Amino acid sequence: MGYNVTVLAGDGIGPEIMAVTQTVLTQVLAQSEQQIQFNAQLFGGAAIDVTGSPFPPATQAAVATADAVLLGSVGGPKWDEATERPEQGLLALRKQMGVFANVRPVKIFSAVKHLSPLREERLEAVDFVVVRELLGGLYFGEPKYFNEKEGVDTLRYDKASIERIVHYAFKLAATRKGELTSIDKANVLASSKLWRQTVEEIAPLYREVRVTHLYVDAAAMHLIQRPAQFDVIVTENMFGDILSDEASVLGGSLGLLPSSSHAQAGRAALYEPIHGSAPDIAGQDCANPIGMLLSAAMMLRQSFQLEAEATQIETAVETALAAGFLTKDLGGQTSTRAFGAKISELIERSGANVTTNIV
Ligand SMILES: NC(=O)C1=CN([C@@H]2O[C@H](COP(=O)(O)OP(=O)(O)OC[C@H]3O[C@@H](n4cnc5c(N)ncnc54)[C@H](O)[C@@H]3O)[C@@H](O)[C@H]2O)C=CC1
Ligand SMILES: CC(C)CC(=O)C(=O)O
Ligand SMILES: [Mg+2]
Repeated sequence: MGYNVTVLAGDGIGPEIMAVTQTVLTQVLAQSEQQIQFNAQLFGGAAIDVTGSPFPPATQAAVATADAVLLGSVGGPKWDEATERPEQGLLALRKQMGVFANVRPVKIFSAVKHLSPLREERLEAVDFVVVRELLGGLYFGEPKYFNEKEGVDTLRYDKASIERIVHYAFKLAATRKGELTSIDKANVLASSKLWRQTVEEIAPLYREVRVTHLYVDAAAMHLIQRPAQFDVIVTENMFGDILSDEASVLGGSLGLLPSSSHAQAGRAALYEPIHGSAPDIAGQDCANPIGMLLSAAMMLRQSFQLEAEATQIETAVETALAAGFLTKDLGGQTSTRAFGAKISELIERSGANVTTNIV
């Protein structure tokens, strides 16, 4: 038995960072005498190549019975003209799982903060979370088509979808510094007007949380100019996608950031790094596996309540960075596999220490 995790390695660097992460997960859980079962399934371009679909029925069935889903990344130039692209499979996966709340924590690792394009004093105390609505907006709206004359996307949000993500964000802010920033484009977009109005209606239910509204264009500037002043950001699907990639630059690399995506209580969650399949570096054993490793740590903590095991992975990542083990994106030469081996070595040692202390 044990924890049943559906593994979707996907495309590009996905399989490389997933391999490292599965080794580390197996090791951490073996140390604490827990069992984890990986159910690897075809997904994305890799699934198109074999079955013609990015999210084939066997993968759908495995996801439906999983305790949690761990995803690498999908997409790549090979499938850019496919009838159904790998990215469509990702949207279908999120929809099937009902994961409406994508949580993207942004923290700065002190060992690499000199790599940030920002001055170090601006990074002091940066610690915020982007809560991105994941099942609505332009990525899902119908009609959606393009032909020789026009391309059409539809930006639609119903009130219930806004309410559930806004409640999620308020609850999270109440457990943190109590600052919620809602980001929209209510000066232009109808869906944003409803968004802002809904936030205002819900705010009185959470008196301990202070709410600020920002337009998305200005927010893009404030994220760089005063990142330390954010606590929880709540925003719609596409704004959250763009702003979180922007925010990753604060810490030095897109490869560092993890995420978790949540449905209603009781349903399985999805864990994936925020980056894509990085075709430009795929197959070179140089991708940064940290976003993937930290996503796995989030899975241990949030889906399986394995706090100590999650912390073990997070601590090992910090220790490895501090010891100078840096992948290419961070200016170093450590390979993906060598970084994974270092994490395993550190976990082996920390496990031995725990045992010694108990004895
Ligand atoms: N969740 C997912 O599976 C996502 C998939 N994509 C797909 O990925 C493909 C590539 O998209 P891009 O726009 O290039 O975005 P990307 O996030 O894959 O890469 C952007 C840049 O960041 C670098 N990078 C990303 N992750 C890295 C890591 N772990 N270590 C080191 N460097 C890293 C890449 O080398 C590249 O220079 C596209 O097909 C896109 O649709 C994009 C975003 C999310
Ligand atoms: C590939 C897209 C469907 C989404 C995306 O970029 C993301 O979720 O970060
Ligand atoms: Mg993205």
